[in-house]
Amino acid sequence: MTGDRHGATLADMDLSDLDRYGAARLPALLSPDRCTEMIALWDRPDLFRKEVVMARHGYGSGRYRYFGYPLPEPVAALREALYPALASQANRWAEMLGRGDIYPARHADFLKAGSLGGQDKATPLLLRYETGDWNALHQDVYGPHVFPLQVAILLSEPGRDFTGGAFVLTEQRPRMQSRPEIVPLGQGDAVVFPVRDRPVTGVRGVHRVQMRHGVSRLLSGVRYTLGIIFHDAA
Ligand SMILES: O=C(O)CCC(=O)C(=O)O
Ligand SMILES: [Fe+2]
Repeated sequence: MTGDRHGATLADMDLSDLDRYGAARLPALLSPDRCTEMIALWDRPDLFRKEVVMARHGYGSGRYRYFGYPLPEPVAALREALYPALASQANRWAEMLGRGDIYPARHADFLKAGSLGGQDKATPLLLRYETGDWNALHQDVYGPHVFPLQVAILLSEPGRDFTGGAFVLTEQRPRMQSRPEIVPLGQGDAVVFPVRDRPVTGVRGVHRVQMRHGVSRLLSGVRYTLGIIFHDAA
């Protein structure tokens, strides 16, 4: 995987912004060549189990395609490589919230637990937006078995391939107005963010804040993203 950070260096990725702001950027996770390769997968219908036309469901505008199992090798390798550091972070959060659910060190073990409850469909996906498209603020929950963190990787080059189309998060603070957060991404950059919520330490101890993510309207061009979700769908 020449030109990619994943492998040994993923062990020391800096996730500290997750606790501070609710999202952490992983700069240059994929090389431009690897991004081009990933974008090319869009035209391989054999690789996907389902396409969603977002406007049909009120999800915004644009399309996405869920990969089916077996995942393409680079997608499987990336998900596998990202998981251990994210599981450590997820366990720290679970501990802060005083919860017993401890995420296993190996992703395969996490998936196995979900498949016992009927969640066994692949969730990694490619998203494609054209001028005017956008992604409504949402949470990627596909059943009771949820891994609390997910990753999105921008495959297109902002400025050259598209304009607009910012990755947006909102944090719904209890009994207060929501806080917006924009994560500026370059081609190959990834963002790690909560699927549903995150713990925040306040004056009266730790509480949970709800998070949603989406994408602002594309002003021009075409924008592709690779989404890595760690739980399977029912
Ligand atoms: O296109 C994006 O940046 C967001 C994609 C998304 O919603 C996801 O990966 O779950
Ligand atoms: Fe999403």
